[in-house]
Amino acid sequence: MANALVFIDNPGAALKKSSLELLTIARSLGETAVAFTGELTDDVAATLGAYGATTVYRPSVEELDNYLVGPKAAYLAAAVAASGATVVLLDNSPEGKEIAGRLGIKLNAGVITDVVGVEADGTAHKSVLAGSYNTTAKATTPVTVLSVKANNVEPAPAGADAAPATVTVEVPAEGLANSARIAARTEKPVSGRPDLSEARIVVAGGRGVDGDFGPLEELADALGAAVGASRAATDAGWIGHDAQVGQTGVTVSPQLYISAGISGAIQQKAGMQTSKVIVAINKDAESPVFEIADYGIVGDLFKVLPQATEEIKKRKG
Ligand SMILES: Cc1cc2nc3c(=O)[nH]c(=O)nc-3n(C[C@H](O)[C@H](O)[C@H](O)COP(=O)(O)OP(=O)(O)OC[C@H]3O[C@@H](n4cnc5c(N)ncnc54)[C@H](O)[C@@H]3O)c2cc1C
Repeated sequence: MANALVFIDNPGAALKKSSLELLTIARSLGETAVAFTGELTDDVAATLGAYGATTVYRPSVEELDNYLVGPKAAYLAAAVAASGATVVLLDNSPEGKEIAGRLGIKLNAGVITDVVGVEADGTAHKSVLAGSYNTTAKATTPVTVLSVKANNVEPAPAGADAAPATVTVEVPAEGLANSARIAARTEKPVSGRPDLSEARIVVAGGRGVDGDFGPLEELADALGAAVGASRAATDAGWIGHDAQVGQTGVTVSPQLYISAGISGAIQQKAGMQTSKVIVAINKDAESPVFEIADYGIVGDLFKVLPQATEEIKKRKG
């Protein structure tokens, strides 16, 4: 019987770093199983084994990943029953959180979102009020559902290489009834930069970039970082909406968040305040962004960022 069940939704050819983090947390809770959707390649199965998964549950319905959240929650509920798991771990993405909520209703389970740490007994540390506070929470229900923010643990393999057993789980027919399906997908052009929600370093720009993300992109590439933005910048059409960080955008929790030309509104803070180190560059010394910054630079981003990029390139040789 598994203690922890990790939901991994159609990872493609390789597992995402956030999935490896969930597996690392799951192992600290006890025996680990995975509820998987999509094609399970040999490489992915081997990685799941290397990270300590003993069993991989797969849905009876092909292409479950082509459905939206409802059928996935139904499948996950069936996988919890099959595995006997007491803790379910999901990504803290909007989809992950919605599945977590639906699963909580199905299982009458306590759901804790925005988790930034999990103790061995399932106690969760959760960031609340737009990331202003970290609280401790523990569900009192037999099953606990946790959606966990990325970049809060270092992924570590288990040091085992046993291949996990695979078990097919029947997806309840009612879970698929009247469910919308994804009819087509268009691949996003590859930027060569890390995924925003998973990146260890994020360089984000706001209205202050005045339409020119060039200096931010150069710094991001020197650091191997992702590029994010405030809503003012995405609404202006200077960068895609998928780059928006904040309450109505992506939640990030990188080791380093560099904020340039962003004033630090509460809705922006909601998406980045759990970053480990925040560096703010703003030409207004009174800008509220400096209240949450670990390091602040009062200056023009068009002067500061190129200097930083040049210095980093010099040091990297
Ligand atoms: C329901 C709702 C949801 C929202 N969701 C989000 C969200 O998810 N994410 C989000 O970001 N916002 C969100 N917003 C909008 C939010 O309230 C702010 O309006 C927005 O974050 C402001 O973006 P900004 O900091 O880039 O712009 P501004 O507040 O205009 O700040 C621009 C900053 O750039 C500085 N600056 C200008 N030129 C330079 C320069 N050359 N060098 C250095 N600094 C410079 C200025 O001093 C200023 O501080 C939401 C709002 C609402 C009502």
